[in-house]
Amino acid sequence: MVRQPIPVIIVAGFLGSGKTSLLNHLLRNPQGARIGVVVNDFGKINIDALSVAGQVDSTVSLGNGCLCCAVDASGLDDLLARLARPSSDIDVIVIESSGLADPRGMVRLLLNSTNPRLGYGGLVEVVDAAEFESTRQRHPELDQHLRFADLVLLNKTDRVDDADRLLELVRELSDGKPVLPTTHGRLDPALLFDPESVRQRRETVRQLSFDDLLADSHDDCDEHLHTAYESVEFAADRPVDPRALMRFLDSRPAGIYRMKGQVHFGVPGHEQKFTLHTVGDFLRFHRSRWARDEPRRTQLVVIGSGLDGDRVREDLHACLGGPDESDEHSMLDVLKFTRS
Ligand SMILES: Nc1nc2c(ncn2[C@@H]2O[C@H](COP(=O)(O)OP(=O)(O)OP(=O)(O)O)[C@@H](O)[C@H]2O)c(=O)[nH]1
Repeated sequence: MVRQPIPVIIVAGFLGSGKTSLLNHLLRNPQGARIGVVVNDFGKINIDALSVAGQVDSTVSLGNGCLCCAVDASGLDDLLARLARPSSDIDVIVIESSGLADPRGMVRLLLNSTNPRLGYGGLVEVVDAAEFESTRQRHPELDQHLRFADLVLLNKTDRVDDADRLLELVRELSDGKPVLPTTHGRLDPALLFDPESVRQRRETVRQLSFDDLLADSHDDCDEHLHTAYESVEFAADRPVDPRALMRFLDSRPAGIYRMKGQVHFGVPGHEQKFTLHTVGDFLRFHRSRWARDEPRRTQLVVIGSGLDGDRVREDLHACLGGPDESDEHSMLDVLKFTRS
């Protein structure tokens, strides 16, 4: 089976906004995934029994199968390459970008990476609800950071009385990006990576591990988290018109954070399965063979916050019908975003 690239997620946000809290939350709730966390400074991460502080370019194995690395920016490229080696057996990598840095440099580094084992997993911007308005006045570039992000977390909502108003404001500034209210960075990990595919890949029968017990003992990943975002499913047997789908993907409805699934275009010469993966504006198809008995059909999951589910389904439905037969180049735009 072809291994999908390891998603690399960048967590950015102003000083003290809650980035480390989010990382600690993910490490406590890895959902069976081995997470590689890259930070500038170990001292910030709650490495349960270990007390390692301020090391650079070193790695610590955590009890739950996760790995934690401290690195300075210049070593990032090498470190990611090391983490992506099959022997490290990592499912997802999360990088905490330093509070003052412009995260676009890191995004560029990832998008330009030629390492086929690494994939772009999204830029998550953490915003401190209590400090947002005063920080914004001192650092107007914060507004821009919101627009670059793929997902915005309005964190520390427990510290404000007007969370709804702030949510509205941040949504407006974020230009259609999904914005989720959180406390202590408690985000459902399923929004960042796909626990189901990790599980399928890892094993079928497993004894209860320390990780399971730990996850059970924390109530911070329970069902109420799932109410914070929606997912819309779409399935169809008729082939999809590639140009129509690309138009949809070019101007995705507001609130979409991720899309994943398989697409059946059925265009002569391109009958293979196209697996779609989007995070924010990032878009990629992987082409592979259909299994012998696998039905040729399109199945997509669209995930986000503030989505209009009916509209998403209608828009996708409008993409069905196959391409115009006189259009020889109907797959051109899809192929630009395809890796075999
Ligand atoms: N009340 C409240 N406190 C929070 C919340 N999230 C984080 N904190 C606290 O805010 C402080 C800063 O949180 P961190 O997670 O360390 O923030 P950070 O963005 O990693 O900070 P830097 O790395 O210094 O930029 C800590 O004392 C957290 O416990 C929240 O949702 N509510």
